[in-house]
Amino acid sequence: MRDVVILGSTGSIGTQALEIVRANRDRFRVVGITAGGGNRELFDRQVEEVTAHHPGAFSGLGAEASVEAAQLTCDVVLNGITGAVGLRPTLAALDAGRTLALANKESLIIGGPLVKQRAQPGQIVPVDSEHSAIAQSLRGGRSEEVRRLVLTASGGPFRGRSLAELADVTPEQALAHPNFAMGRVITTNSATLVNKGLEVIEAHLLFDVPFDRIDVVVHPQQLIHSMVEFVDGAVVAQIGLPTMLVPIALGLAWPDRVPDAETPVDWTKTADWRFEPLDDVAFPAVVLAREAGRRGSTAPAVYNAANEVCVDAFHDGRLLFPGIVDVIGSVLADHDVPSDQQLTLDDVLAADAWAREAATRTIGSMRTSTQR
Ligand SMILES: NC(=O)C1=CN([C@@H]2O[C@H](COP(=O)(O)OP(=O)(O)OC[C@H]3O[C@@H](n4cnc5c(N)ncnc54)[C@H](OP(=O)(O)O)[C@@H]3O)[C@@H](O)[C@H]2O)C=CC1
Ligand SMILES: CC(=O)[C@@H](O)[C@H](O)COP(=O)(O)O
Ligand SMILES: [Mn+2]
Repeated sequence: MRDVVILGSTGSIGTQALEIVRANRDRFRVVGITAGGGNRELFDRQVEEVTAHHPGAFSGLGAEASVEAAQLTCDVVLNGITGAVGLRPTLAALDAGRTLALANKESLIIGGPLVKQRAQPGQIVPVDSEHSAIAQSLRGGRSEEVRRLVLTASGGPFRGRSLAELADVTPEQALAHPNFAMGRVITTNSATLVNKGLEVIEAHLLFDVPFDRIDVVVHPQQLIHSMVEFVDGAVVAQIGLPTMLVPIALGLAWPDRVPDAETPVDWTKTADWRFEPLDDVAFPAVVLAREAGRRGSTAPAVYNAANEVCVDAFHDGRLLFPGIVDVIGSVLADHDVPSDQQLTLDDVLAADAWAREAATRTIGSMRTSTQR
């Protein structure tokens, strides 16, 4: 039996984690849940269910409650919070010595060395589907045998469009992900390819592979979740239906697999799997993320914070879709990163706050932003 804490229990990741627990009560017991308070009705129902199975279970709303929950005595903390607000709960779970099943990629990306220094080998289990796929493909291998990591990308709902054709796309269109039902921020990030940019930085931090050996290939079906190319030319890929059930179940049970977590691909059916290169002109977010990742220090926190502000502005009708990555680029260009900085939590939080202000100012000064 594994005792599990779920941060962000009302979200896409959190509700799927609870589904996995429901189907495997002999394996998992929930000892704590937290959420943001945006969906009180669902959270109250979850609290009722969780306490019915474990009367002492912790529940709470907001970042402070999540920091507290991350330190509960348990086997694994699943961080399914969205955004930079997940950083302190991530650090709290690591400092408390808990295994961290990490969906909240933002905390690793913005914390960078801060998070890595605090994590023991194997303490972070990636839940992001691409990184779970890479972790699975690497099992049993040696790091010196790895030549490249290949992240797959759906290409989002606007795959194939030119930059000019992206100018007037709507939030509703941006939220129509081709394969996954996810929260608003990550779904918008999939449409801009910011999600893939963040994932390149995430892969660099998780697997210690340099940026020039991390590739991205567009694979619209998302049946291959990512791949590892080895020095002899062999490529190992993880394949499965495009759902999060396997990555979440593995995150909760690692290193064990949960039987029947998902239906396997049906190999008796005819299918075409497509692969395309990224279009860096229409979707410059990955190139920009590589730059931020290479600059390191606070640059990834600035990339992420500017993006979070832009996503809200796009959904509020204050920013056009291509403006999201334009603003991230302009805020990053104005950010001074001391080269040999010993990164502290205060540095990251200050850079995050600075980038939010800078992005808000930039959006306010863009005349085109109000023209939709
Ligand atoms: N969904 C997916 O398939 C995938 C998601 N991820 C990553 O997982 C994370 C979660 O994504 P997703 O589940 O889609 O997002 P959702 O928006 O669906 O859920 C976010 C969760 O975080 C909670 N939350 C928000 N603010 C706070 C806060 N201040 N304190 C505590 N909890 C808070 C929300 O609570 P409430 O809404 O009740 O306020 C909700 O439970 C993201 O980092 C995303 O990038 C990665 C791969 C796949
Ligand atoms: C399920 C998952 O891990 C998401 O990050 C998903 O991969 C989004 O896919 P794209 O960003 O490639 O559209
Ligand atoms: Mn992903």
